[in-house]
Amino acid sequence: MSEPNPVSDPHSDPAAPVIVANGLDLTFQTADGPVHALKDVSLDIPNGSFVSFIGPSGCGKTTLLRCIAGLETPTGGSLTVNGMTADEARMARAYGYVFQAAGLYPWRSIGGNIRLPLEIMGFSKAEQQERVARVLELVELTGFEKKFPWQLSGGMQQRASIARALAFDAEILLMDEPFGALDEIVRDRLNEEVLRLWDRTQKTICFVTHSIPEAVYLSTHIVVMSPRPGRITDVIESPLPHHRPLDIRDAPEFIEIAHRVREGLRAGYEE
Ligand SMILES: Nc1ncnc2c1ncn2[C@@H]1O[C@H](COP(=O)(O)OP(=O)(O)OP(=O)(O)O)[C@@H](O)[C@H]1O
Repeated sequence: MSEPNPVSDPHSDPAAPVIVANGLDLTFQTADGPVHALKDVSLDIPNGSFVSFIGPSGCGKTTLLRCIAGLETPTGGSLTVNGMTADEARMARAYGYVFQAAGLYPWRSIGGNIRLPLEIMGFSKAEQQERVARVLELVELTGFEKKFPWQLSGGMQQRASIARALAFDAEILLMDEPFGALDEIVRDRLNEEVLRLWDRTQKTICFVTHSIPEAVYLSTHIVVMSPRPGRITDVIESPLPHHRPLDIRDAPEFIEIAHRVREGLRAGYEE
């Protein structure tokens, strides 16, 4: 029932999961009555893994990410992030959060947007500058620091938003369908970039998506969720190598995992 779904990663110490959920439940009280969003969600996410959450619209993926971020309070179960409560982890800035829309302030330059959390956290001017340069390089936007968001394409804005989330060097990156609004070619390129970024930074990434190929291409582990109330129907550990060219999507192992994800999604509907 609430046995944790072990998500172990050969590249990390499985004894030290960075996010641990046990029997998480969340019911929203709304004017139209209670909305049961999450049901008995148990999961161990080890350090350094890339975990995708996939499931039908409204199944609670964003809600689960927001629970991990300490932005929603579960109505049942327990959750720790870096050994702290999610609320403590939020206060300790244990994670960077990338939203569906880039959400950059239009009146601030790209550098200004990335600097904002650093200013709030009280970093020195020199440290701010060093960090802005480093994260711009990580997302391949060097040279765009003085541009304004409207001068960048949608894909570049989303990269700037990832840079902002990376600027304070939190160990965890929470990404809520960051590329959903982009065309397929741009999305492919950003998927490759995110994988490279993950490889270079060794961060733990939790990534929400609707796309089966995106989940399979990016992840070390794919968490399949059922329609609302969101439950976990399967956790798939990927046998794909760490380094993945885009054409790996034609490989039989890739197609096999995609098939298993599809089956998991179907099972969620039938239960
Ligand atoms: N603050 C809230 N108050 C009331 N109901 C909410 C709230 N936030 C989410 N919900 C409801 O909880 C359910 C899960 O929503 P959530 O946004 O987590 O789903 P999702 O899987 O991320 O959906 P999508 O893939 O469409 O983004 C939905 O029925 C939604 O309407």
